[in-house]
Amino acid sequence: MLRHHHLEPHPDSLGKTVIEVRQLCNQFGAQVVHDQLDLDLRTGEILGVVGGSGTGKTVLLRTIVGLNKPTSGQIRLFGTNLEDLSAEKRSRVKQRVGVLFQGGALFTSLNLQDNVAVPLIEHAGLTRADAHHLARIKLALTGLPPDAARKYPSELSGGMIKRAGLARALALDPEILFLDEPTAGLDPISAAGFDELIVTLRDALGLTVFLVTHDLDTLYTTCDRVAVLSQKKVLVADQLKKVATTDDPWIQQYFNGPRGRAAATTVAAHSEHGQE
Ligand SMILES: Nc1ncnc2c1ncn2[C@@H]1O[C@H](COP(=O)(O)OP(=O)(O)OP(=O)(O)O)[C@@H](O)[C@H]1O
Repeated sequence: MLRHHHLEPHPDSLGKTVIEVRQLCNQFGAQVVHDQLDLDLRTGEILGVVGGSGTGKTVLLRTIVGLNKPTSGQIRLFGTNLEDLSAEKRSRVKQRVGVLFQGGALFTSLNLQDNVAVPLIEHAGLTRADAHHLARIKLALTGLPPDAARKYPSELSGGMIKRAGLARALALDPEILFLDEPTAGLDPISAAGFDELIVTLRDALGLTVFLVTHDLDTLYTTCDRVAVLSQKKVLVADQLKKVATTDDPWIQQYFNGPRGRAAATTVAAHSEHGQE
C-alpha cells in the first residue's frame, strides 16, 4: 500500500537534526566531488538522495558513516563529530547506524542466519545461540520466510538478498539506516515490496532513513524529503513537489521527463483510490 501521507509532513512534526553536514569537501586527486556541501537529516524522516551518475551520492553516504575521510568540512552524528571521539566512543556511535550497501555485501560463505549473527557476536557480545535466535527474528522482520535462515546468498533472489542485507543492517537496532540504491536491479514488484518495507520499518522502529536512489517510484512512495546532488553540492533538499519545481536543468529532466511523469501519475492515481 502506498503511504502517501508521508510525503507532506506537518512542519511542526519534523524532528531534530540527527546528522549535520557542513561545508563538506571531498576531492580525489584532481577530481572535486563535493565542494562546500551542506545537508541535514531530521529524526524520523526518510530522506531520498538523488543526483546524476558520479555526483557523489555513495561518497557522501560513506563519508557520513565514517568510511571515507573528507578532505575538509564537518559532520556531526547525533550531535558529535566522530573525529573528536576516542576510538571506543566512535565505535559506539557507529553502532547506532546501520548500512545496506549496494549488492547487499553479505558473506557468501555464510548462511543468512550466520550473516546476521556476525555483528551480534562481534559487537554485542552475544553467545552464538542467542545471536542465531535474534538473527532469525531480524530476518523475519524483513519479511523473509523461516527457511531462509539456513540458505546461502547464492541460493537467493536479488530481492531476498536485499532483505537479508537489511536484516544485517538492523542487527544492532540502529537509529539511522543508510540504504544505497536498495531497489536497483529488482523487478518492479520486488522493488515496490521493498519500498513498502522501508516505510513499515521506519514507522515500527522509529528509524531515520538516508536513502540513495535512482528509483523515481521509491522517491514518490517513501520519501518525506528529497535532496538533489548537483554542481558538487546539495542543490535543494525539500518536499518532492517543491524539489520538482526547482529551476535546474537536471532536476527538470529527471522529474518532468517521461519516467518522472509516469511515477507521479501512478502515485496520484493510488491516492485517489481511497488511500489515507
Ligand atoms: N576512493 C575513491 N578514489 C577515487 N575516486 C573515487 C573514490 N570514491 C569515489 N570516487 C569518485 O567519485 C565520484 C563519485 O562517486 P560516487 O560513487 O559517490 O557517485 P554516485 O553519485 O554514487 O554515482 P552512481 O549513481 O553512478 O552510483 C566518481 O567519479 C568516483 O569515481
